[in-house]
Amino acid sequence: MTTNSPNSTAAILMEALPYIQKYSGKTIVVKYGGNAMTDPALQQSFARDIVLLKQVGINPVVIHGGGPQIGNLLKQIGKESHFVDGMRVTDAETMDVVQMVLGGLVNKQIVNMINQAGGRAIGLTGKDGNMIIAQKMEHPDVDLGHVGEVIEIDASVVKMLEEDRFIPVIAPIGVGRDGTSYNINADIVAGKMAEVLNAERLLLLTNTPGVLDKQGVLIEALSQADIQNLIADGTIQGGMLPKLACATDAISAGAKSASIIDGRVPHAVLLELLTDQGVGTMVTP
Ligand SMILES: Nc1ncnc2c1ncn2[C@@H]1O[C@H](COP(=O)(O)OP(=O)(O)O)[C@@H](O)[C@H]1O
Ligand SMILES: CC(=O)N[C@@H](CCC(=O)OP(=O)(O)O)C(=O)O
Repeated sequence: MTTNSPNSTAAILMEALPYIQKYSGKTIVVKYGGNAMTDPALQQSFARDIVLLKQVGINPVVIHGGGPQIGNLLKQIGKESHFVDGMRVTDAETMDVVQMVLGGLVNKQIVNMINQAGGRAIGLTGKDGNMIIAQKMEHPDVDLGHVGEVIEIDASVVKMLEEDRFIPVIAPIGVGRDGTSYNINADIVAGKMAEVLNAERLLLLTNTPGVLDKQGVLIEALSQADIQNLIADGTIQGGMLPKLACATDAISAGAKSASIIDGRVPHAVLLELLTDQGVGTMVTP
């Protein structure tokens, strides 16, 4: 990409000034999905975008996934992944792998990428500082094992870091009041974190252009009522379910919007946040 291309950082910045003023000092929660982080060049452009936001006075908080990366390691040890309603059924051995992959490998890869791009990232899981308190997620038909749902988030450590020029990078692992480890879908953690931090925007980066209709055409804007209909008629399934559940919850809790955006587009975060050009689906009340 040259500096003259329409999506270059310089070109985006020209259009960005009013948005920079609008979001200055505000928190933006960015969920970086495991499917969106497979290409090294895109990883670099993501890291640069996050650093640039921080440099212009906006506070990004990164919540990351890593579903495909967990699946790969499970496969290597001969375990099949099994999902129910977008949640990975998590037995004790799978929970260990989830902690290794999310809390270790993926978290530190993202921290390293952001730091290489000139930022100061700090990687945490929800266990650090008792940040994400969780309980077992019950399902009417299946025992989901260590799959957790969020009871409470104590975001004091995140606030402390963002006030001190750091970029928090959080793996979606929670802890029960009795010390049990929980595997929580990263979209759900991002939604709750956006609520607790009173974030100005919630961006969910994934590997589709956004929410697609039955013909595969991008739906640019979705209301709460549209979502219920699209779930009922089977248009929205699998990994898209927790994204829309979290978008809906964040909006019910007062967020103005939540956006599901195409992480395969270079500089997707800057384009969505700092230009008039949307790169996905915006969910509104
Ligand atoms: N209506 C829909 N529009 C777009 N994607 C959908 C839809 N319904 C289900 N999906 C699926 O949701 C996936 C995104 O969720 P997921 O795989 O969990 O991504 P991530 O790792 O980014 O969280 C898409 O790749 C697609 O297979
Ligand atoms: C309970 C549950 O499903 N947890 C997820 C956590 C990672 C995640 O959410 O990763 P993506 O955002 O890349 O899908 C999992 O085990 O895959």
